[in-house]
Amino acid sequence: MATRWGLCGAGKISNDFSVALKTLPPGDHQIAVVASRSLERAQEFAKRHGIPKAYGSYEELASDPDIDIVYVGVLHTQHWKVGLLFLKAGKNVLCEKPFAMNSRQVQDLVAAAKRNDVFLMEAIWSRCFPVHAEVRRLLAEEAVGEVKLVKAYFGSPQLHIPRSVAKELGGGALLDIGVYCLQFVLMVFRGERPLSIQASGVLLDSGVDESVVVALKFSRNRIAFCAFSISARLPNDAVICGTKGSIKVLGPMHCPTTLVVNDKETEYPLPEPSLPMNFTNSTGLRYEAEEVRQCLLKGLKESPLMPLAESVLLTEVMDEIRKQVGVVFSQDSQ
Ligand SMILES: NC(=O)C1=CN([C@@H]2O[C@H](COP(=O)(O)OP(=O)(O)OC[C@H]3O[C@@H](n4cnc5c(N)ncnc54)[C@H](OP(=O)(O)O)[C@@H]3O)[C@@H](O)[C@H]2O)C=CC1
Ligand SMILES: O=C1OC[C@@H](O)[C@H](O)[C@H]1O
Repeated sequence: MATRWGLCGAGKISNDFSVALKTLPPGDHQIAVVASRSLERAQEFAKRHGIPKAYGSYEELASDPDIDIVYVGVLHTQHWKVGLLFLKAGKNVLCEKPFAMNSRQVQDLVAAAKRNDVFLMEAIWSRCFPVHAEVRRLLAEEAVGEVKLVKAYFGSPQLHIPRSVAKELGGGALLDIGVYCLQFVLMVFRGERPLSIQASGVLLDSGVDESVVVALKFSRNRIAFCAFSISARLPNDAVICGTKGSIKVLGPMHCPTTLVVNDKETEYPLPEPSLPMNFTNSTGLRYEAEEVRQCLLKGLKESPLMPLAESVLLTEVMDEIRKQVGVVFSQDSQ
């Protein structure tokens, strides 16, 4: 029986998610419906992607009995509101990153999922990639000795994109792309809460972060360094440095296809898309979709690859970074 998806939002990432699912067996994944604030946009999206149903409201999606899980592909600023709508309607939810605008909103989502006994996952799609699975395997067997330092960079010049720069749209580097660097560090250090966080950043006139650097300390003298920017182009790679060698995830580290372990390079190619995509390596969204399917088939309420407790910690780390660099959203006082 195929996992039946409902898409919330008919925008860019929903397009890519739909195309990525077409690279999986149709007997395993079906997109049953797309919902948009605009019925016309939903209908156009449904026609383009061969989706049988289109709704002009999220509420209609929330009350649709024939879907197994909702994919939330709207702006960060909407994740909390629409996430609660679907969770309270008893729907399983895969919500795009960042989970929400701050840790209080994330805790609300987690509490609603537990209260309604439904599956919830933050769509940190990176963790479902074969490269990240191999990194976790190598770390488990201490392939590079004791890990002492981790570095992760993500720079993507996108000052021309309204949602990247407007505070009311949840703009800034941290929530949009810094989240990938920080999740990688937490993955390497197995979800351990950092002992200290030191951040420095520069802000746009809109009050959101343009570029940020962060140093994090962990137990046993382990440290991490992250840099992310929505103006500068960075190498976008991640390096794990141990006492006996190194593991390098080549850029784009958030959707990687190349791993270098002690100078030995291995490729993990992605399937080609059947329709144009908006973002790099988006057919890799298939991996998180399959992870969700497997979790649902096992009756799990969260994914072991991105546990809800780790999503809370990730957002708490981002809250602290925002506090240090001086980015405040309206959602922080609601
Ligand atoms: N995993 C990944 O690689 C990526 C993840 N993302 C994440 O996906 C989310 C959406 O990003 P993206 O697809 O680029 O965004 P889009 O600009 O394409 O907007 C997505 C949807 O959000 C809703 N929306 C857009 N603008 C507004 C607004 N001003 N007010 C209210 N709703 C609005 C619309 O939904 P509707 O159709 O209902 O009107 C729109 O279709 C973000 O949270 C982002 O972090 C984005 C890119 C890559
Ligand atoms: O998740 C993402 O990955 C690529 C970026 O360009 C995009 O803005 C971000 O949402």
